[in-house]
Amino acid sequence: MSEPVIVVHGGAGNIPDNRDQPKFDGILTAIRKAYATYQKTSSITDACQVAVEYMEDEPAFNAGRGSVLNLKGEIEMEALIMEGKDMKAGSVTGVRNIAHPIALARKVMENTPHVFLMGASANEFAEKMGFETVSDDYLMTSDARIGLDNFFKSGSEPTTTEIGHGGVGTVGAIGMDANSGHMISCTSTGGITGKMAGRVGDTPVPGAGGYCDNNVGTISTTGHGDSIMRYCLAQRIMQNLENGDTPDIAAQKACDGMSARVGGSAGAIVISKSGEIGIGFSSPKMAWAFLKNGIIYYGIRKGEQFTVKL
Ligand SMILES: NC(=O)C[C@H](N)C(=O)O
Repeated sequence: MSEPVIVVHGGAGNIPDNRDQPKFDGILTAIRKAYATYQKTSSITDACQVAVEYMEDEPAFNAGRGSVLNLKGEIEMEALIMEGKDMKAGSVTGVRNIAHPIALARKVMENTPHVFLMGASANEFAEKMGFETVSDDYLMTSDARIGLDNFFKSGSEPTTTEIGHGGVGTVGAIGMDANSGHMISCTSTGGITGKMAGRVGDTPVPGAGGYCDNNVGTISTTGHGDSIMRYCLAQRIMQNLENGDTPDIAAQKACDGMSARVGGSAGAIVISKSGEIGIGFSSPKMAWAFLKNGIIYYGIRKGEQFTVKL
């Protein structure tokens, strides 16, 4: 059995230095959990879902528990899953009071004829699918509350806060089953601090927050969602791959192109159909990690890379 390719990110933006270690701890554990799941189930989809669910549980990330707050001080979460064989996708937006939006997105992909469910109807569907309700108190961390307070104090516009105050980021996991070439993309977020209630970001939108096609590659993005959507960031990266760029160049070129053309900053993780990995970001930082031949490679700043044994 060949080893799977698994890459995760823990968000792009102006991440304060004191958040580096919690992010490293989170992404390394996410990779380990994904690998253990793959060994048990041989499913790259299960593996990436488990990685994202773990980060949704971790308050160091802006997804599930730890999600940032909107202008009304509420949590509205979003997620996208897409698989590369038949290019099926499942998305949710504006969901509340569940622990794992990525699991709900998968239910949309596998148990409905649709791609995208929103708000109260998405929550109704979650209930039907047997999801447990979690309280606002469980999801809402003190960092998220402080983030919104700081947002109001500084009079920021959501467009200039990038990933929002509090320095926590969206999460993503992409993977490739090296035996079958099958690929998956999973992304989950609370959005950006101080977003309007009802604001939909890039994360649940195929072609913006993620994309997956076994014939080309798999992608998960993070960063300023309103910019990412306008630029169709994931789709741009796909185009670059199709035009022959390596995944690293495909990702970096598209993130830089977005920042230059529409503003904002972003990051992306990429696996090409040949199993090559790409990491790119136009933000000051993005937490990323991948697994190769029993070694985990990880980093958060440009040009920086650490390694640790699986
Ligand atoms: N941290 C993030 O990646 C935020 C997300 N892309 C959004 O704008 O909703």
